[in-house]
Amino acid sequence: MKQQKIEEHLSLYFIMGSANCGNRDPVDVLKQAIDGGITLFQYREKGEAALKDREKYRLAEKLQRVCADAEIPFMVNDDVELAIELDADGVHVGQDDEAARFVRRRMGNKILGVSAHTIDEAHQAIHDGADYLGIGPIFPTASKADAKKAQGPELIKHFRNQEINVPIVGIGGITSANAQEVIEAGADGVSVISAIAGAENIQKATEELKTKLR
Ligand SMILES: Nc1nc(C(F)(F)F)ncc1COP(=O)(O)OP(=O)(O)O
Ligand SMILES: [Mg+2]
Repeated sequence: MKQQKIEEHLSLYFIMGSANCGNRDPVDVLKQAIDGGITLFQYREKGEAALKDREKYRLAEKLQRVCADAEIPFMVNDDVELAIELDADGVHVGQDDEAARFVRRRMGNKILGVSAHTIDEAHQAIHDGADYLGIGPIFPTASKADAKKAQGPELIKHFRNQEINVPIVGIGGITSANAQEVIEAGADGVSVISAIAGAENIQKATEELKTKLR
């Protein structure tokens, strides 16, 4: 059942784009994160130096192939056209992106993730066919310039107390030091960018995060 699989895949959700890799090749960063045990990947190409058009497509294709070889679902952030062109496993959209109900129509039965900051946004996303919700920022983050104020793990507890029972992944400033709190608050998994992409030893950092999630 897709719903069940998604819950499984959400446990350690790595999100990355070229801007998060410093002078390292994003393909190598992804391979090391996969070797470290990530369960889901999202290609998120953001920032003033973000790749565009052919360059973006070519990197996305390479990252998709790395995920396919490792049987890790490949998600695309924001760019529904790219996701469809690549036949990606799914797409993640936020409140300022294309409306989830249209994305669901265009993506068919692919995985659809939606960011939600309020209970109303969560209900709307579920109504629009979201398979999982990205809830955050839980802790302060340096990976998203326009992030809202960090709400702490209490935000996830609040969603669960309000009977939001779909798969939830926490996002925002999550590291191996605080990941357990996010799971204890009721999230099915954690998503990270710099805790993995910014680590000295990517595979080790990923393995360490993974052990904290057991
Ligand atoms: N990219 C994301 N992925 C997740 C996931 F659930 F996958 F962890 N949750 C939240 C976001 C944030 O999405 P959005 O609000 O559109 O901002 P941006 O497009 O800058 O990422
Ligand atoms: Mg977005």
